[in-house]
Amino acid sequence: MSERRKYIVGNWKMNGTRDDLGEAAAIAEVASATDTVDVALCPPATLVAPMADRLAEFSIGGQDCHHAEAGAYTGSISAAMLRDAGARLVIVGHSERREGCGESDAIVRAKAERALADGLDVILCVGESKAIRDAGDAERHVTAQLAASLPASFDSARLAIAYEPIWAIGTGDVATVEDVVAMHAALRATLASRIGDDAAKIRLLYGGSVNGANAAELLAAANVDGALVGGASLTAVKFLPIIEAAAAI
Ligand SMILES: O=C(CO)COP(=O)(O)O
Repeated sequence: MSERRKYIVGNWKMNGTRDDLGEAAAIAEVASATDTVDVALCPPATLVAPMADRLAEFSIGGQDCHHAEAGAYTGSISAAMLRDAGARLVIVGHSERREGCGESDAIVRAKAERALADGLDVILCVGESKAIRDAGDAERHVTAQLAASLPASFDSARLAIAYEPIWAIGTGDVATVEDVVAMHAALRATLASRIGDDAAKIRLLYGGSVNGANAAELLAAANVDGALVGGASLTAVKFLPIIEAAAAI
């Protein structure tokens, strides 16, 4: 049995207003009763403080932060601000930011380093496009992305990696268990080449169309230590079966 606790994280993306705090409360209640699984929610930045105020024991994260400590960056949010609002973690390098906002590996790495320095745990996302997978280049691409995005130094207990194939995000087209296992093994090997035995401590999450029906099979697979869930994390009814699947393993 792995020493890595399962980690189930919801990414609400650009969804949610204060009317949805009740959903978060219902999720947090089940999470607090599930002592074998770590659960977190990453709401939009506007909800971090109200959620953290209402759910003091629950783990809340940001979806992105700026790589600078502070300054003239209109519209951006710093890691320290997220922490001040009550966040304990932050997602960096999501493909919707790499692709949609032009974030390079170097920027993602700088964000991860800033977040760790300012007291936030980090979920670092990597993943390939459909064209790269179809070209047979997925493992090379994703492991290179990881190597170039990893912070220069880090505490392995404070970093998780999320493998999110872009073509599986929001499409219902979940990756096969075989493909996820192969990619996670490659990611683990990349981590080991950087940090040696400590690589075994880092949790590797899968993301991309995870739901209550497919979670159990994915979460039971080798090196799949959790899930980063988008659409199915927006309501307690959809998210709780994923937490329960993790708890049942
Ligand atoms: O991008 C994701 C989580 O960060 C996955 O989104 P979906 O679960 O909606 O496919």
